[in-house]
Amino acid sequence: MDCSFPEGDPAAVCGKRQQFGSRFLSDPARVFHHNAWDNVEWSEEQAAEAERKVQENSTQRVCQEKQADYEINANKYWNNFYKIHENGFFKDRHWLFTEFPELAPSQNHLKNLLSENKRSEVYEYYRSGEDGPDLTIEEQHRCSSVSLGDKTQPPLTEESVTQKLHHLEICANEFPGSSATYRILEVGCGVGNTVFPILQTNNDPSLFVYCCDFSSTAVELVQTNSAYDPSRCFAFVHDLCDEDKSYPMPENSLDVIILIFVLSAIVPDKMQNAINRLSRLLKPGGIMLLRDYGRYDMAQLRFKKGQCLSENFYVRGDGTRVYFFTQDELDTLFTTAGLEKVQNLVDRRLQVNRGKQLTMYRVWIQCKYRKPLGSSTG
Ligand SMILES: C[S@@+](CC[C@H](N)C(=O)[O-])C[C@H]1O[C@@H](n2cnc3c(N)ncnc32)[C@H](O)[C@@H]1O
Repeated sequence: MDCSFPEGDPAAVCGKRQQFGSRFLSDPARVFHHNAWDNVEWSEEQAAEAERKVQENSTQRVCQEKQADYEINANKYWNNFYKIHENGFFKDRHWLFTEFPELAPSQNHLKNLLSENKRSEVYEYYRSGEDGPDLTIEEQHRCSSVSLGDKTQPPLTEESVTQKLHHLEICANEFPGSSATYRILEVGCGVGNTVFPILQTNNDPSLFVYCCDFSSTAVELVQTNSAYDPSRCFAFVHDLCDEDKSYPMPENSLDVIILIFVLSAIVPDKMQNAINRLSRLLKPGGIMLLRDYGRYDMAQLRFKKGQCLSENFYVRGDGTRVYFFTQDELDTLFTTAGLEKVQNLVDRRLQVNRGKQLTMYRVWIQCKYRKPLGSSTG
């Protein structure tokens, strides 16, 4: 059946929910008829204007002293972010399973049950105040939307995990989740907006989910959430740029690693090593999934002079940082780490605030890279 669909609800045409990229704006007069349009073509003028804005906002760089502070204290800036935004409301993230069915392989039928309305909710973005942390509200929620549960346990710090691991000297049978047969690690998990939907959706008894973040505030919010179940999940503090700290699982042990808007938060010259280390944790045949900011996304164009750290890397008003990728850059990062491309797509969306009659051009990149079956490390 031909599922191409010009401007309507793909669910209505094909009888099931489609992955992103199926609602096209062919008649500009209809722009405010929906919350978002997929695969928006940029005109040459629009692309040139985006390039001009980036050149302009990159001319003045943050001084070296401040740059060092943002790097050394990066986790503290994120801790502050989570202290301020911890009580955001929950955003439905079931799009995860449509885009990344690898997160719930035995539950793939679920995607057919989801309504198109959910899809609109996910991508309804609004700008925060000018003096705020230059994240859109949805982006803030992405980082802060899980409500607090009972606070009973202190967070597992990187030190405590490392100490335990030192004693265990991770071996095949002795690590958290060692008896599971399907293991997922989310890196830069924030307050669990991806982890909890995975645990709720994927009921496979052999599933174990690890999640880490270098913000102890975020990890504490995960661990104290009422949905946190230590028999199925292990949340720990970990800096993915810290080469001296081990992960709490052996190499070649993970089926899936997921990075959602986290690689962009680290300094570009540390990205390759971080991906190399993660790649070693994957089983042969395991897959790395990423969704992150693309070059010339609205958020990049909105930065003002004086917020640029290096090419395409910026600091927000709250001290958190963000990089804007091209598809090629991500391809190089993953293939250099020994992974093979399964998917590398750019998601150009036009989001619409119908109430305020505003249009927002978003650019995200989605990647899936697999560890070749024949390869193993460790
Ligand atoms: C934009 S938020 C995304 C959070 C989460 N992935 C989500 O989608 O809700 C970026 C996250 O990356 C974390 N992060 C940034 N740099 C990190 C690093 N070097 N190691 C581990 N986590 C990091 C931040 O603390 C923050 O939680």
